[in-house]
Amino acid sequence: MPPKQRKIAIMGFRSVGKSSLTIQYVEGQFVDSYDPTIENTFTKNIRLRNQDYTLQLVDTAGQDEYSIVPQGYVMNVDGYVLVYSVNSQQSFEVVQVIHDKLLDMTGKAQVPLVVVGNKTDLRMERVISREDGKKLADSWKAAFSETSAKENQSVSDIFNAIIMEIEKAEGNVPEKSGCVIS
Ligand SMILES: Nc1nc2c(ncn2[C@@H]2O[C@H](COP(=O)(O)OP(=O)(O)OP(=O)(O)O)[C@@H](O)[C@H]2O)c(=O)[nH]1
Repeated sequence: MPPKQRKIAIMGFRSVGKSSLTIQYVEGQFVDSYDPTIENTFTKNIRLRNQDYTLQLVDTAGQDEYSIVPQGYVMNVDGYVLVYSVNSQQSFEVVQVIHDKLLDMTGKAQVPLVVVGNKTDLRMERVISREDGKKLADSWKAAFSETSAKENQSVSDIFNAIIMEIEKAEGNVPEKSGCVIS
């Protein structure tokens, strides 16, 4: 079977680790310096459940409550990774704003989505509990994962999960088989 092409947008507030997660996944390294992203696209080929995929990962510029979601992130994007940082209440709120905008713009009740709480290694600085993140994802029927790009914790899980969420949305996976990471 030929590879399935999947375009995935990684979105969230500034500095939550969107680039770090993407680079950790694609290149297997963590860069400690902070360089704000305008937009970068990465490609990765993977095989999951006997199917080859070519992933196009769009690492987007950091958004805030007032940013306009570009139309290009709605057209031709198959699934979304919405990232917040477990040490930032504002980033958790921004994920909710982006989610609402995506539904508005797509006109859909649900889009393939993984909610990600990054920077779990910052244990002392945590302000968003795992339960709160999971509850939010559940309310959207989305997959959920907590990650650390720095420690390479659960990073590939998010990309496996979004692929399965997209398959589910296309009716290729029985609802019950469950793609939520817990
Ligand atoms: N401790 C810790 N720091 C992280 C983690 N992920 C990213 N960072 C740091 O957080 C800062 C921002 O990371 P980026 O990956 O550039 O964040 P971004 O969301 O792409 O930022 P924008 O492009 O501005 O939207 C950098 O200094 C990273 O090194 C993590 O899992 N743990």
